[in-house]
Amino acid sequence: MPLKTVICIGMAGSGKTTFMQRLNSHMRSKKNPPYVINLDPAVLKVPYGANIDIRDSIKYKKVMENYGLGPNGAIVTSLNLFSTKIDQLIKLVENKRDKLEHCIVDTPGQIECFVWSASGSIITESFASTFPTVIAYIVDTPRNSSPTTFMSNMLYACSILYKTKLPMILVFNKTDVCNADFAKEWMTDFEAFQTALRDDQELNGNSGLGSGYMGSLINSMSLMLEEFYSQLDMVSVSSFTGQGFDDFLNVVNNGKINEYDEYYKVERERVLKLKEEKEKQRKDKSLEGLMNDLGINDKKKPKSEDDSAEVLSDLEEGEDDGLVVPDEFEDSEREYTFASGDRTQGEINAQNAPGLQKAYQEAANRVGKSANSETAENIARYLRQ
Ligand SMILES: Nc1nc2c(ncn2[C@@H]2O[C@H](COP(=O)(O)OP(=O)(O)OP(=O)(O)O)[C@@H](O)[C@H]2O)c(=O)[nH]1
Repeated sequence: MPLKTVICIGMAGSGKTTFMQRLNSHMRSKKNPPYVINLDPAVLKVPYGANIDIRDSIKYKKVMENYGLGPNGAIVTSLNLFSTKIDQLIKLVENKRDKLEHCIVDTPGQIECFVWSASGSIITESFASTFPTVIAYIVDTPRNSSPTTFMSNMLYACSILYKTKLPMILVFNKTDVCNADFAKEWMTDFEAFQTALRDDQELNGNSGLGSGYMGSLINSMSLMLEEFYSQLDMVSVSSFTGQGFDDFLNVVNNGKINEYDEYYKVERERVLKLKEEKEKQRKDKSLEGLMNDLGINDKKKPKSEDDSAEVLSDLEEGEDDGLVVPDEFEDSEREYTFASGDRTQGEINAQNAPGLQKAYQEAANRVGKSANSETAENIARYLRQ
C-alpha cells in the first residue's frame, strides 16, 4: 500500500486539531499509526504527538517582531519560510513510505493563509506530486445548520476543490451536538434546500440572511453547486466520541485514493508538464533578455551600434543619481534565520557569487550562447549590483 496523505483544511474553529488528535489515536488503536505533521505556526498547544511541527523551526512571535507583521501576515510569512524547506520535509515523509500507510497534516485555522498563499500551494503541490493525496474539508456541523452559512461554507469548499484539483472529503464534525443528516439531504435534494431557505426566510423575515439579494443569490448558487456535490464524498464524525472515523478511513482508503490514481494523477501530470514547458520558455526568454541588456547576445548587435534613439538624462555629469548606497552595517544578520549560509533565506550576496557564476554559466551554455567565464562573471556582477 503506498503512503497516502490526508491534508485537513477547514474554517477557524471547525475542529481540525481535535479531528487530527482523534484520527491519530484511532489509527494507532488499529495498529496503523500515521505520520503526523503540524503546519499551524500559531497554535499554542498541539494535543497530538507530531512527527514534524512547523513550530520547531519557525518561531511565530519572532516572525511578527522581526518583520513587523500582524497575526495573519506572520502566519503567511512563517509558511513562506517553511515552504523553502519543503523538499527536506517530503524526503522525511518518503523515508516512511514502506513503513506507514498514512501521513496526516494539520493546517492553520486562518484557512485563507494556507489555501490562497503561494506557500500553501507549494506545500500542497509537493505532497500531491509525491504521494496520493486527499483533502479532508472539516465542517462545523452545528454552525452550518443555517442554509446561508452552509452555502457560504460549500462555496469555499468548492473553490478549494477546483484550486487544488485534489479529491475532497467533506467531514461534518461535531455530530455529537448536531446530526448531519440535514446536510446530506441539502446536498442531494435541491427541493429540500429550497424549502429550508424559505423556512429560514419566514422565520427571520427581512432581517435574516436568507432574504433579499442574499436569498436569491443563494438560490442560484445551490443550483450551481449540484455538480460540485456530485464529486464529493461526505462523512459525519464526532472528534469527541470517535463516531464515524471508520467510515472516514474507509472513504480515504477505498474511495478517494482510487479517484486520485484514476483522474487526479493523470490530470496533475499533464498540468505539471505544461507548467514545466512554460517555465522553461519563460527562463529562456528572461535569460535572453538579460544577455541583450548586457549586449552579449550574438544574435543582436549591442544597442550602441545600431540604436538611433538616445537615452536622455536630466543629470549633469557627476551629479548624484539618487540611488541609495547601502549602509555598511546593512548586511548584519537577522535575528531569526534558518541554518546559516542557506540560500533559501533569500539573500543573494557576494558569497554566492561563485555559485551564481556557475549557475549562469550553465544557463548560458544551455541556451547555446558562446558564453565564456568572463561573460558569466559579468552577469554575476550585474546581479550583485
Ligand atoms: N462537541 C464537539 N466539540 C468539538 C468537536 N471537535 C472539536 N470541538 C471543539 O471545537 C473547538 C475548536 O476545536 P479545534 O480543534 O481547536 O478547532 P480548529 O479548527 O483546529 O481551530 P483553529 O485551528 O484555531 O482554527 C474546541 O472547543 C473543541 O473542543 C466535536 O467533535 N464535538
